[in-house]
Amino acid sequence: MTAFGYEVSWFDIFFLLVSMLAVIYYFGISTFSHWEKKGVKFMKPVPFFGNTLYLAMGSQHITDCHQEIYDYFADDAYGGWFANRSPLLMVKDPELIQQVIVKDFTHFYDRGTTVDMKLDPLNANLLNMTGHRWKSLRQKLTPAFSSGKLKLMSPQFNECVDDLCGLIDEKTQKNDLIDVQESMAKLATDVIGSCAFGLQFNSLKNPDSEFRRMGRDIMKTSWRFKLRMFLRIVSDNLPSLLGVKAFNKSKEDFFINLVNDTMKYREDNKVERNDFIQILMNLKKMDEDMQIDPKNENQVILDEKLLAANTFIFFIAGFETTATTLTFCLFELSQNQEIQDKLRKEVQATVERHGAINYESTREMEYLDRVIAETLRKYPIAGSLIRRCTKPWQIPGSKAKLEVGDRVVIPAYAIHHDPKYYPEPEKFDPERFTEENKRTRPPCTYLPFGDGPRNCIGARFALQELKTTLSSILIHYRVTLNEKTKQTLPLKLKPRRILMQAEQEIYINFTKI
Ligand code: HEM
Repeated sequence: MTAFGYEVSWFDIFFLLVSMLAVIYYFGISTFSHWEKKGVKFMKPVPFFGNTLYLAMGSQHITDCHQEIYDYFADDAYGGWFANRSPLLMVKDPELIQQVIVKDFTHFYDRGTTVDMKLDPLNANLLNMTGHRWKSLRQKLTPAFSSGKLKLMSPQFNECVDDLCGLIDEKTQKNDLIDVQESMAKLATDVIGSCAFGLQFNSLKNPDSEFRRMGRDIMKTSWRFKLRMFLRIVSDNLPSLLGVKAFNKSKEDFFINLVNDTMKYREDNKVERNDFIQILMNLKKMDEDMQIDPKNENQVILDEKLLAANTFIFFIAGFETTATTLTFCLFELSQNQEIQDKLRKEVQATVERHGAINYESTREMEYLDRVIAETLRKYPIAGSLIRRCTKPWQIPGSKAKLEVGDRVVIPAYAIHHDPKYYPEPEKFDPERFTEENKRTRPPCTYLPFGDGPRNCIGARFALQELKTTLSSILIHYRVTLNEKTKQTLPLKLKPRRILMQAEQEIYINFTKI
């Protein structure tokens, strides 16, 4: 037989095929000597998929995958494993965790997310930013979350929660089922709309709200998300090399235009509001006045694109996180009526003293703090934390050294469910968070918002939203689990999602008090 003018035999074809398969196979295992070379105990990987085969196939949630790895290294302080072909170190020991995320933070500045900020300008946000540019941006954005700013936002929270109660009343009167995840997502979308954009997104009042639709579309497991996951099996950088964007152009334009139009309206009409966009606009103005050298790599200049990207991250990081936490909390309260009664009594007594639910009154609700802490212990919706080594780091007590680029995973969910720190981990018990009980646990065993300089910047905002919403709901309604959801228990996690969320719909009955 001839091919390209050459005489080829069946043996030549066979040899070529075997060689190609050998090269592909070698590529699939080429990174697997990483931990062995460093003398770090590691989990045996399978070619291409490493230790994340079920995750790649979409049959497992990332949290369950990390739990399996945590259990595999039962008696170890840390262990090596592979997400597809990428080597990662799981750090389990609380002291070591504290070292990575707090004490030796200068060795672990970055999160190590593989995003291409040129391809996806909305990804040029605080969550993904690296090195000194992250530090400069974090310093600029931190004042936006001060307690003073939160206090001023209190009426905005209350307005949205009133709309939520309106929606609950309407649905209850019509005997409609109330899907809490969806209702809380609407609430959280409106809160972010009001507090970040200064706009009324109206998701609670308008079933066809464009913003709720946008939020739902962005968080949905799209074909784009699946394709990027698939390409990552070959290489983390392949989606970017092939130009497969994280967000489609229409969603990107929607957000960039929304931010630009809002800013333009305010500048033209000399309108000032108490929200994140205003704070970012003021920072942008300060940057322009200071005339920072654009070539200075240690500084980040807030321009229109960066401003849109960071308002976008407040939207993304701010609505599903709080909505899902509220859903899990209401689910637990509906299953634990005694805890619900005790909490309601505290809310009623505090509101009687203060005359309203606001920043000051919710600060006094200690039992509410404990209920929220226990919800975030049992359901730390981000699941795990991640850090990228930015300066070589000797693993304490070992000869192994992490090099720049090595990534570390801290399995918050598995730690929160380890009976060593939380006996009977599946039990919902707010008493774990009395001051006395908190002191019995080592540091870094409670990480729903992360820890150290790179922790969640929105934690106080989120907690205020959770407190306002829960206290308002409990003062007006008793919550019980609807039969339809009872039949689907126990709760399962939706696979192919970054954040934790229940796979089944959670329907709650709200009975007026
Ligand atoms: C219950 C609600 C929330 C939870 C459980 C949560 C959890 C987290 C976690 C675990 C991290 C990573 C921390 C680390 O790596 O140490 C994080 C980072 C972040 N969160 Fe949240 N979050 C919540 C709400 C919010 C809200 C409301 C906002 C903004 C309005 C927000 C904005 C961010 C940002 C911008 C980062 C990146 C911070 C940085 O890299 O400097 N989060 N969040």
